[in-house]
Amino acid sequence: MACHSFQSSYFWNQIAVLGSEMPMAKPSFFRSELPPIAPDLSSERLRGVGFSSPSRQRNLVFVVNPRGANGRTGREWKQILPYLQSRFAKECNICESLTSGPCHAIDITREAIREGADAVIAVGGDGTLHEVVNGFFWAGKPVTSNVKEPSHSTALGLIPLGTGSDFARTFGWKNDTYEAIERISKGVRSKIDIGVITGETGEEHYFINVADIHLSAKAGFYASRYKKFGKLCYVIGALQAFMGHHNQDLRIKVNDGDWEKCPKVTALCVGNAKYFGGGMKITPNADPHSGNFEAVILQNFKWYDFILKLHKLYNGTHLSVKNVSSRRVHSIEVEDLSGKGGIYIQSDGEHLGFLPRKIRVLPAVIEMIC
Ligand SMILES: Nc1ncnc2c1ncn2[C@@H]1O[C@H](COP(=O)(O)OP(=O)(O)OP(=O)(O)O)[C@@H](O)[C@H]1O
Repeated sequence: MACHSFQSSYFWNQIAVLGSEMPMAKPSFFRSELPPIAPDLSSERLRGVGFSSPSRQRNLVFVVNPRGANGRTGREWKQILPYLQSRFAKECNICESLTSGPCHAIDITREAIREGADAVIAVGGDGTLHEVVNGFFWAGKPVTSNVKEPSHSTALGLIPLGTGSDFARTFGWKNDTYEAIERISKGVRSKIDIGVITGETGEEHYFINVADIHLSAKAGFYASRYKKFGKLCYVIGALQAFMGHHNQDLRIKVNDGDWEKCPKVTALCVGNAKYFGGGMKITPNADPHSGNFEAVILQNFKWYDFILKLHKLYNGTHLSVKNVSSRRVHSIEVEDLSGKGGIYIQSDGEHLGFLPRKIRVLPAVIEMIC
């Protein structure tokens, strides 16, 4: 590790270095006294956090959204920081970087990967995780380290501390910081799939959880205004979204096959993982290790259908409901046949300003600390 490069870069001057008395004067970032915790090699898909040498300490960068969960993330982070410092002091060099606003986490992540971080850990909700995931890519390619050997790869980690924290639910993780710190300490890596959305002009946008179109995306857009009400924001957002809503005729092309007409679409949801909207199990068969998405299409729903079937959306039994279909896809293209526009799209709960031309899976492209 070329420590001077950490210290001279814009990035490393922006972040706080933990567990170091004179961080800017000396490469104490990566001081090691104990060997790292042994990796778990119990599964072919899994391997321990990548140490190039058994004596080298891991460099962990925590990207914290202090405004997540209406400010609770920042407060909890301050409380766990002393524990985190003592828990990792001997085996890891830990850095924290607080985001200053939307999209900052993307830049922090890119810079951390380029500077050779072993793991970038999102601390916050799905929005923060989404930005960190987007920071793993640049100009259509995975970001790589400028200072490490080509085989080096930076792992993605998560301390879920958001309002919905929906991605974490697929793995059975709760908003439990101590549990998350133990997971990161064990450092078991698992390759996971990522979704990529291509817009009309060829721009690419990545997601890790669920990308969805029309009513659910509009609901998410409104929900973001009501985060102070906690998970209830998603129900309020959905009810508000039904005002002025029209089911829309779309056409879709699945797995590069033929175009199919999809009349009166209420929502089209493409799941890399299972949950969105604060715990709705919208794509119950999705698995981020499968190399495929689950695409669930809701058609011709009225507002009262949503109320009557809400419990089924939460427990994932909605696939047997009339006008709900599900299929396994590795790519899906969507076109609005109405030509009226006004169709919302979100990815990982973040509003996206364009209708995607294509959504496709990138299999096993990121190693996640699971
Ligand atoms: N310093 C900041 N000030 C204001 N907004 C920020 C800041 N840092 C990040 N953000 C934005 O906050 C948004 C929401 O963050 P996050 O997802 O962590 O929390 P949440 O919305 O409460 O959780 P969830 O998405 O799981 O419901 C993100 O879209 C991100 O762009």
